[in-house]
Amino acid sequence: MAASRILIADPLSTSGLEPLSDSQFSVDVKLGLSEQQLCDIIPSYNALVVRSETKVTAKVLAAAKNLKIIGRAGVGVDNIDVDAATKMGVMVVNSPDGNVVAAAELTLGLVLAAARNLGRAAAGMKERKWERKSLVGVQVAGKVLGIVGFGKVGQHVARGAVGMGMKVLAMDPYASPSIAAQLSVKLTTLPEVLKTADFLTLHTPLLPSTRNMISTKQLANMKPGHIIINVARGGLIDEDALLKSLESGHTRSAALDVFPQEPPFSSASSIALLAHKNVIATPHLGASTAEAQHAVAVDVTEQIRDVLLDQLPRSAVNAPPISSADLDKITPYARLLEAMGQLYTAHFQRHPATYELVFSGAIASVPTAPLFAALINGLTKSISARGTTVNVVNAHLVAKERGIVVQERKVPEDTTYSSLVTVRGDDGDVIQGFCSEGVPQIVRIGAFETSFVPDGTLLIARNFDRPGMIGVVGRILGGEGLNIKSMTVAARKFKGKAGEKEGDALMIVGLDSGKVRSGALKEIEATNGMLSAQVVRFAAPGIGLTAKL
Ligand SMILES: NC(=O)C1=CN([C@@H]2O[C@H](COP(=O)(O)OP(=O)(O)OC[C@H]3O[C@@H](n4cnc5c(N)ncnc54)[C@H](O)[C@@H]3O)[C@@H](O)[C@H]2O)C=CC1
Ligand SMILES: O=C(O)C(=O)COP(=O)(O)O
Repeated sequence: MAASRILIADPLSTSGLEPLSDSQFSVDVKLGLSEQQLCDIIPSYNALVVRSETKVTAKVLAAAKNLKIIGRAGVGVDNIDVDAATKMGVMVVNSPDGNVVAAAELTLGLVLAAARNLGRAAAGMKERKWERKSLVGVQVAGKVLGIVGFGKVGQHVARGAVGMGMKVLAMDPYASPSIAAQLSVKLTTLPEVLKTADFLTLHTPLLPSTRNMISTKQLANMKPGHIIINVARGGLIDEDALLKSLESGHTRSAALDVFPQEPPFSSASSIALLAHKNVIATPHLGASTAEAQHAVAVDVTEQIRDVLLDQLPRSAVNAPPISSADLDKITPYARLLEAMGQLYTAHFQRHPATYELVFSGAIASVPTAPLFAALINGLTKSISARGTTVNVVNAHLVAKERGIVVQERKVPEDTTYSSLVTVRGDDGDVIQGFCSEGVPQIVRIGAFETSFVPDGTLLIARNFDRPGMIGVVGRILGGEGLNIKSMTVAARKFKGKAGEKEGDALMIVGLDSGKVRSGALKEIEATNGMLSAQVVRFAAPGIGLTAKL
């Protein structure tokens, strides 16, 4: 099998590449690519690793025909068009924890640097200036630190600030009050934070709702002489408003690690801010420690390895989180659900308005999003355009586009089987199955109770229950040079229209290899007493992650 190709487009710690050292991966490092250069080379790659420099735009994604995963070796994914990736079924993973301490430590460093004019002091010393009088600073102990965005970085900053004797207020609509209480942090509103803070530090992601969240009005509502620190994202602060506030002396000083455009040297407002004597700036160094860079690189390369090997990653931005223990239980069921979807479409030859998907017994207690994705993949396999990927990332979008409505129900207390999955159309058509020792089994198709493994190539034929039918099918397949490796027959009796006793049977024929020609299938269908016949080929799917149709 050809090695999976991985492109590393931003500087990554080499020690963190170890998870991709296996010969089934081929890694290229190409830094500083323009959007067009990336578009030109991306079609041959299966995985892309970036930090904050490379912009993964919709144009890049449209060119990325073979891409399965983008790894962001860090936290913020605002440089990736995650919506476009989701539509294409490209998974986006990041490293939510790897650089938290590094970003918080830089923040605390900048709190002190801004309070004590360290930027100017250090630069002056290089020019042999002994400035003591003009560089008198302010103490941080006893002052109020306002934190906007009380997530992982914000919380770690709070720990350090409390340790330095600061009082900490935080604003975050999603923050946990118990964590805040444990850290001696008062959670409050943004107006209260602005009114009370001597130091304000931002730690939210850049979102439409947070862009320019600190502008003229917010600055005006702050205490005179306040200090602002931003180690999150440049776009959170309106740079022109901050410059005016610095020029008036209302803002005492600002410490900035991030800018709306990076590097900021072609942006007039950033250049003006950088030139202000009370601004101390660093070139987006929040995550730049040896420890953080090793951690984020390992975090994403491990996830890339897993996804390329058809496993779920641990921190996908656009897919549900699944623990590895659940993953072990889910994987065979994903194969089952994909097969049930394929069988449904092939055998019943119609799509109902609504499907009911019922998880009974033990399987009801694991996260079922990958199983839903596998079902949609199976249902749409024969009708999707080639090249469409259906996986856990985009299954809901694909289902919506195709008008497939699935109502999921979990019945953990049902123990007819230790686990049982039922797919039932609103027109009554039903397929049921379960997994035994990791092997999927189909136990019902329509009215037939059966038992077979959906694997390889299967002929599924329904016929009147008459002598000789198996022989006819065997003869036609034999004439095609096709070897039968398994056969299951389920029969039933029912009352015909005239009240007479009739019977039909479902024949599941496993074929060794080879393709059933459409001519041969037609001959089987045309056999007297045959009601329907279909051939279904089951790939060995993974967990609904990477299926290319
Ligand atoms: N300068 C650098 O090198 C680094 C920058 N960062 C940036 O720091 C930021 C925070 O990172 P983490 O703490 O790890 O993320 P996180 O996801 O743990 O925390 C972000 C917090 O912001 C909160 N939030 C979202 N919208 C908000 C709003 N409108 N008002 C108040 N709070 C809001 C969320 O509820 C969440 O608790 C991200 O933008 C990240 O990209 C992170 C690491 C390094
Ligand atoms: O992790 C983040 O969000 C960061 O901002 C770090 O960015 P970087 O990987 O250093 O370009």
